[in-house]
Amino acid sequence: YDKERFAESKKELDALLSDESLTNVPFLILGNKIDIPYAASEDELRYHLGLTNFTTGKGKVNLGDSNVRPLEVFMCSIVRKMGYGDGFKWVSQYIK
Ligand SMILES: Nc1nc2c(ncn2[C@@H]2O[C@H](COP(=O)(O)OP(=O)(O)OP(=O)(O)O)[C@@H](O)[C@H]2O)c(=O)[nH]1
Repeated sequence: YDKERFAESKKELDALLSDESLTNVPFLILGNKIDIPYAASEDELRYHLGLTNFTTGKGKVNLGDSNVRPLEVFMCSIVRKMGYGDGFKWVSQYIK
């Protein structure tokens, strides 16, 4: 919702993505507060975080030995208790 902080979020995310100690760690990005009117859409969030064409796919995606780090965006609202469950289910398939 706080679009003025997209740049700050991108900077933090980029730092994590380039951290060598996290190379093989799956990334679940939660776009929270979608209950607030005019909150960013998923496409808008992906665009501002530089993730367009960079995410690895929702659902069951077997990345096997591909050396591709699982990364996906899920929109959610903590206050409405929605969205994040799908995100955690998605990330759980990559936890050994
Ligand atoms: N409307 C709405 N408010 C939320 C949601 N999740 C958290 N908040 C509220 O956002 C405020 C900040 O929450 P924090 O848990 O402190 O999060 P933070 O990351 O430290 O701060 P922010 O970056 O401002 O979100 C609190 O008042 C929360 O109640 C949500 O899904 N919807």
